[in-house]
Amino acid sequence: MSRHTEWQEEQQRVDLVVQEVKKREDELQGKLGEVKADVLDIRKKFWDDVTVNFDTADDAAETHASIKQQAELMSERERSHQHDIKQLKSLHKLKESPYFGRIDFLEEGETEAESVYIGTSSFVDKNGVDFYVYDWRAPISSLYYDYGPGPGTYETPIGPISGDIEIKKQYIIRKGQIEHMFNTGITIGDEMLQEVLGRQSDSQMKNIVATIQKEQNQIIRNDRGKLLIVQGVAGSGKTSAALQRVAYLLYRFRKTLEADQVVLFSPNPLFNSYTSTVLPELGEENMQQTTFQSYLEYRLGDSWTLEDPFNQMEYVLSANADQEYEGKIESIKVKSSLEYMQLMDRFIQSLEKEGLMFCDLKLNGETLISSEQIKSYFYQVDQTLSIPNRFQMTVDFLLKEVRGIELQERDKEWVEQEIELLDNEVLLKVHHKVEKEKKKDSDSFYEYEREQEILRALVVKRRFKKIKENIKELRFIDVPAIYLQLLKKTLPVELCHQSITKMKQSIFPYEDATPFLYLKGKLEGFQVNTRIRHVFIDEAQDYSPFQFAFIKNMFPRAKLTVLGDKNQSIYAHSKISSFSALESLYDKEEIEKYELTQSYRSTKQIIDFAKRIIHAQIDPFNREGEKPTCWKADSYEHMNELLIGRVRKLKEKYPTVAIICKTAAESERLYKEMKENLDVRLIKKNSTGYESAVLIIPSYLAKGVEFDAVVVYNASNSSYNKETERKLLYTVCTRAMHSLELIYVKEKSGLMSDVSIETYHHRK
Ligand SMILES: Nc1ncnc2c1ncn2[C@@H]1O[C@H](COP(=O)(O)OP(=O)(O)OP(=O)(O)O)[C@@H](O)[C@H]1O
Repeated sequence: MSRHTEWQEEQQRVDLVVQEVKKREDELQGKLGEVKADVLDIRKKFWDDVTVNFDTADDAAETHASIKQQAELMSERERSHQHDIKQLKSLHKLKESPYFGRIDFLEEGETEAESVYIGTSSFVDKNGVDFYVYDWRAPISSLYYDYGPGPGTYETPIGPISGDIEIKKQYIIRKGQIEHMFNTGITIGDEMLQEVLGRQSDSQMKNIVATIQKEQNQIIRNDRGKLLIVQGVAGSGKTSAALQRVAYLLYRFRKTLEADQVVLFSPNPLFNSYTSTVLPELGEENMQQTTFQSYLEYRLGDSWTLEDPFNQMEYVLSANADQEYEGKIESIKVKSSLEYMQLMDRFIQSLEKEGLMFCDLKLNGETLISSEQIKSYFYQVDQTLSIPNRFQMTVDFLLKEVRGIELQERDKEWVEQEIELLDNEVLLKVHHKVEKEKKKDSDSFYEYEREQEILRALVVKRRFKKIKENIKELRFIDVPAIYLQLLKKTLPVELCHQSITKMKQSIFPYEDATPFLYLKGKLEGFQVNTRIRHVFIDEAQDYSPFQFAFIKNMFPRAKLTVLGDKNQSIYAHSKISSFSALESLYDKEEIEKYELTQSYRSTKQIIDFAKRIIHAQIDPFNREGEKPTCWKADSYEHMNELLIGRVRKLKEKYPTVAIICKTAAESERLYKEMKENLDVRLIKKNSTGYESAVLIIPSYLAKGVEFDAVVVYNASNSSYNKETERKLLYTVCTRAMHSLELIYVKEKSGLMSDVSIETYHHRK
């Protein structure tokens, strides 16, 4: 068949599908109007169709049933309305671009191949038999991602199906017109990828369903195991795989899994907004997305200020190697390890016999029950019971004691004074109550005394409410004091004095927050979340073993998907291999591991340069660009002049240019100096978005995101000189998609000494 005829035939099919989609859209639009009217009607007439009668218990039960039935009817209609809206949105998308791929598959035992067209959602004929389009997540669609023409097998719930792929094609369809069409092999078209990756960056991440690569597809569709670990080089599509995997799981388990049962821990708010459009674009609701820091803050509650990891990072990157600095780094490392968790476990075990600390229970500044009394009760409870169980028994004991004291308090003078201050409304209510009682039993009490009795009880009860709440919420346990005790007993003084000083000011050092919550959970019982079924951790190399173990504990029913790059670990505990520690928390057969070595983000030239900083094996995708450029300046002022010139040039070509500084302090300084000369935006730790512009951004906030052009500012030896900063330098260089430049004063960072001169241009 000539190319022209083939093209015509394919376009005819697109036209046919688009026509059918339009018809379906019209039908649905009509139905939507009816359902909406229905819902409004039910709302309006809700009470007309309900019989309300509370005269007898039977009547009340009937009324209740009738209201329930009406409410169910309404929510069923509303659900159906939401479903139709969702479907309509999918149809809108299909109308523009109904599919992106096709395979002709001859199943074993059949005589004729089926043409399977693959798009972002399924589109079936009215009888539900013939698929115009298959959802990219349907079992048969995996053939498209896993095989080139030739034999192929796909998994179905009833077992594997094998056959032969006769044709594999890709399309780029826009506004219902085929713009490109290629026959392709196993790699989903170099041509198509070239097209997609060559595009300019966007402040919102895009889905990759049309060009998912085989190794990424394995990650997306893997539903075995409890722990899935992906180690992938910079730009290898880890975040992309994670997001398409969420979409896949929501489709595959649509009867049992909802979007809010999936949590993604991401590195910062900027990243959250960068990735927030991918799932809606695929017709799915967003999962819950948070940062580990927000999660810790939520768990710690309002009485503490959590030092944020960015401040910690800022300190680590800016401080000089004095004694304080060494102590802090060592303390972070120690508290990150699983060994520390084991040490804590031993300490907690010792608390079964002695060492727990409690707070006095006080009222009006006076001690009602002293910490010593609580302690002696706790330690005389059966020691074979667990600590949380013994606390529950202590709660019962304390509540009983407090009730006794409450009775005695009623005769105290302060109660009388407080009665005087009560609102008239309260007094009146009590008065009416007593009147009512009097009617029933007229001789049995004096009215005034009865009123006083009730008021006294009321006032005391109000005062004791908080104490009882505190008891029930276990606030009589002095967990911060126990934690400080733990630090003092387990660490040398130089490793714990900074934490002790800060905690006394109600500030939680970041490295202490997880161990503290672990201790609290072990003592009081963990408030685990059993609703969550999937936890995703992106940029997982930044998590400590301790944090992993904590997350595993908090989400006991969840499967964990962990994605990271050991070469991008920039935090102080990074020497410890978090992934192997994480693996030690699971049985071998529960773990699935993948490695991605192909990088898609940056041009070949950028990867050839960046990989030499960390001496790693990375396979760049074959997309050509300019070699990176290293600019040498004679002075700080000269560097800034150079920067202005370079950024103006880059801006002519690229919508988004990022100037990446090492720290937030440097970014701020530079921003002040630049804003008169350049139209720049400063990205801070709380920034949640950016438009295409020139951005100034600190290194650690650029994690996970990408820009058309990157200028690494002050890549001088005076700035990036510690061995621990090698990975940071690599990370910032790999944020660039099309262009990378580095500017330094006098001497460039020694961390680049192994980067061969052939891989970059040197300019002054
Ligand atoms: N199969 C693919 N098809 C098209 N684009 C892809 C594919 N895989 C990755 N990309 C693109 O490559 C870039 C990097 O992807 P992503 O951010 O997911 O990588 P990453 O491994 O999380 O990177 P990093 O660790 O450096 O943050 C993105 O622009 C993404 O759209």
